[in-house]
Amino acid sequence: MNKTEIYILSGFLGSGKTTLLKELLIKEKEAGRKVAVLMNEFGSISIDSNEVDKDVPLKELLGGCVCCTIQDKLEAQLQTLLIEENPDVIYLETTGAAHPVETMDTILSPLLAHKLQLKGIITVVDGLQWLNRRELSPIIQQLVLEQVRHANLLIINKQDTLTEEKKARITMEIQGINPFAPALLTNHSKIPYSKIQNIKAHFHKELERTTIKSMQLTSYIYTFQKTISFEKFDDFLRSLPEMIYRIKGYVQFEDSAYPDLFQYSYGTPIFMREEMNLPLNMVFIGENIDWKEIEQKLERL
Ligand SMILES: Nc1nc2c(ncn2[C@@H]2O[C@H](COP(=O)(O)OP(=O)(O)OP(=O)(O)O)[C@@H](O)[C@H]2O)c(=O)[nH]1
Repeated sequence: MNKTEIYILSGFLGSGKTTLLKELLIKEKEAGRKVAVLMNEFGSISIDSNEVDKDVPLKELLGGCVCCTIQDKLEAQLQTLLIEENPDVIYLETTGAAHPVETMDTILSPLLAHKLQLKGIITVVDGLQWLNRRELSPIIQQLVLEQVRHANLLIINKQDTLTEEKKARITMEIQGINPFAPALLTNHSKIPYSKIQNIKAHFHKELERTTIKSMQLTSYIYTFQKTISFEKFDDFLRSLPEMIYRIKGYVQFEDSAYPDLFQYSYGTPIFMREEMNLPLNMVFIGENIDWKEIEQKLERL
C-alpha cells in the first residue's frame, strides 16, 4: 500500500503560506496527483480555506493551534481524510504561531504511522519581516528562529520588496541558522515542483549513515514484533541521546495482557495501560540522530 505523503507549511503570519499552498495545488493537479488540504487557523472562522478550489478535499482545524490545543482534532481529521479520500498527498497549513516540533509530533500518530509519510517542513519567510524581527516579542522571535531551524526547505518570499544587498544578507543569516535546507528566493512563493519532491525529513532503512549526519529534525518509526522486558526498555530510555525530543507509541511488556501507550517528552517518560490490542508502532522525533544506531538498540530489546 502506498503511503500518503504529508507536508507541513510553516512560517510566520503573512509570510506567504497560503500563496504557496495555492501554487502547490496547481502543480499537484498538473502532476495528476490527488491532493487534500488541512488548514489550521486560530480563529473560529477560516478565511484562507476560501482560497482553495472547491474540488480539493479540505478539512479545517479552527479555534486553536495544531501544535498544542487541538492535537486530538488533527489526528481525527487526518484519519477521516485518509479513509474518505485516500489522497496521494496532504498539505497542512499551520498557523503562523505553530512550533514545528510540536506539529510534527501531532502528525506522527502511532495509529497512522503505516498510512502516512511525513515528507518535510517547508518554512516561508517574509524577507522584510525577517530583517525587522527584533521588533517582535522575544517569544515570537524564538518561534520564527525555530521555524527556520527545523525546515527542510526554506522559502525567502517577497523578493520584490528587497534590494540585492538585503537578499544577500537574509540568505546568509538564514543559511547560517539552517545550513541543511535549500533556501530559495521567491516572488509569490513560486518554486519549482522538483524542489518539493526532493525533500526528505524521514528516516528510511536504506539511507546510509553518512547522509543521516547532514539531516536535522527527523522522525523514525519502529514496530515491535514481540513483547519486551520493562527493565530492558527502561535501560534503553536511559541510553538515549538528549536530542531525541519525543517518543510516542505502543509497547507491550512481558507480563501484560495489553500494550501500554508510551509518551516521552524531553526526557520524561509516561506509561498508560491500554485495554485492547493496538499496533505496536513507536514514533521517534529527534535532531541529528543516527536512527540506525537506535534501531539496533531496539532490535536487542
Ligand atoms: N509583495 C509581495 N506580496 C506577496 C508575495 N507573496 C505573497 N504576498 C502577499 O502577502 C499577503 C500574505 O500572503 P499569504 O499567502 O496570505 O500569507 P500567509 O502566510 O498564509 O498568512 P497567514 O494565513 O495570515 O499566516 C497576501 O496579501 C499576499 O498576496 C510576494 O512575493 N510579494
